[in-house]
Amino acid sequence: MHSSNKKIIPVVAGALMRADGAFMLGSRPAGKPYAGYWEFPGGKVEPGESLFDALVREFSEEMGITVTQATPWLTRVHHYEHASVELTFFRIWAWDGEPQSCEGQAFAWQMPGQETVSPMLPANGPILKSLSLPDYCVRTCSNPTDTAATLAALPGRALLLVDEPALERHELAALLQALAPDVHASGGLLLAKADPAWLTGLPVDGVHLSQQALDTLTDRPDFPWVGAEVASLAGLARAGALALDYVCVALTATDTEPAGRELGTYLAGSIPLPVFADAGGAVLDLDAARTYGAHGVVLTQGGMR
Ligand SMILES: Nc1nc2c([nH]c(=O)n2[C@@H]2O[C@H](COP(=O)(O)OP(=O)(O)OP(=O)(O)O)[C@@H](O)[C@H]2O)c(=O)[nH]1
Ligand SMILES: [Mg+2]
Repeated sequence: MHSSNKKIIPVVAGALMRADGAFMLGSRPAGKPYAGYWEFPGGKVEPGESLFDALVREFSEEMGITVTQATPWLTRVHHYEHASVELTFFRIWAWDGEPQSCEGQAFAWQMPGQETVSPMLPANGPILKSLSLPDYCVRTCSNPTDTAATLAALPGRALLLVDEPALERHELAALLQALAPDVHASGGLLLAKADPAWLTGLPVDGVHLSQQALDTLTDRPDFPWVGAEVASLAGLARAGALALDYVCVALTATDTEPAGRELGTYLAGSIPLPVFADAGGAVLDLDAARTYGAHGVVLTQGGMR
C-alpha cells in the first residue's frame, strides 16, 4: 500500500433547520484540528454504528439535544493533511431541547447564502451553496405566454427551470428577459435548458443541461449555477465529476413506493450533489422525497412532461 492511501474516516454532520430557513453552524473547539473554524456539528462514526445513530449521539454529546427527525442529504469525500474523511450531511428538521455549548464551542444561526461567520472548514463551501438551493424546481413546459401566471404558481422561493424546446430563440430570450426581474425579486433562481454559449449574456443564473449535453460536455459551463437532467447512474456520476450544482433525476414509477425505491437506487451511491426528484407529477411530495435522501422535488407546470 502506498503511504498516500490513507484510510477514509466516516463522519456525519448535520444542519439544524429552523422554520424560517435558518440553519446552525458551530465553531470547532480549541485543541482540535482547525480549532475556531466553523462547521456543521457532528463527528466520527463509531464502529458498528448507523449514520443516523451517530448523528443522534454527536448532537447529544456536542449540543445536548435529541434529534427526532433528520433526512440524509449529501456525501462528500475530502482529503485533509491530517485525515481523509467521508462526510455524510443530514438536514435535521426536528429536535428536543435547546442547543447548549457542551464543548465550549460557539453557535450561530445563519441564513443560506448570507453567512456571516468565518472561516469555514475547507470541505464545506459546496455544502453551503447547496443549502441555498430552493426546495422546489419548477419546470415550465407549456409555451408560456402569460409570465404572471407562471410566477403566481411558484410555491415560494423556487428554481424556475425554463424548458421550452418549441420556442424560437428570440422568443425564449424574450421570455427569460420578462421573467428575470420577478424571479429575482422573489429570491428565486432562473435557469434555462439551452445551449450554454447562446445563454451567456441573458439574465439567467445558470444553465440546465439536457442528458445529451451532459454526455458530451468536457467541462462545467461557466455559470453560477449549472444543473442537469439525469436518467441513469452513469449520468449521475458524470454530473458529480463535472461538479454540477444539482441534478433532476427522472423517475419512471407512478406510485409512491416504487418511485421511492427507484430514487433510492440513485441515492444509495453516496452522491455529492443535491437531487431533485422528478416523478412527473405529485407522486413523491417534498417530505417523501427528502426521506429517501433527495434535496427537493420537480414540479411541472402546464401538465405532464
Ligand atoms: N463535524 C464536522 N466535521 C467536519 C465538517 N467538515 C469537515 O470537513 N469535517 C471533518 O470531519 C472530521 C471529524 O470531525 P470531528 O472533529 O467533529 O470529530 P468528532 O466530533 O468525533 O471529534 P473527536 O474525534 O475529537 O471526538 C474532521 O477532520 C473535520 O475536519 C463539518 O461540517 N462538521
Ligand atoms: Mg465534532
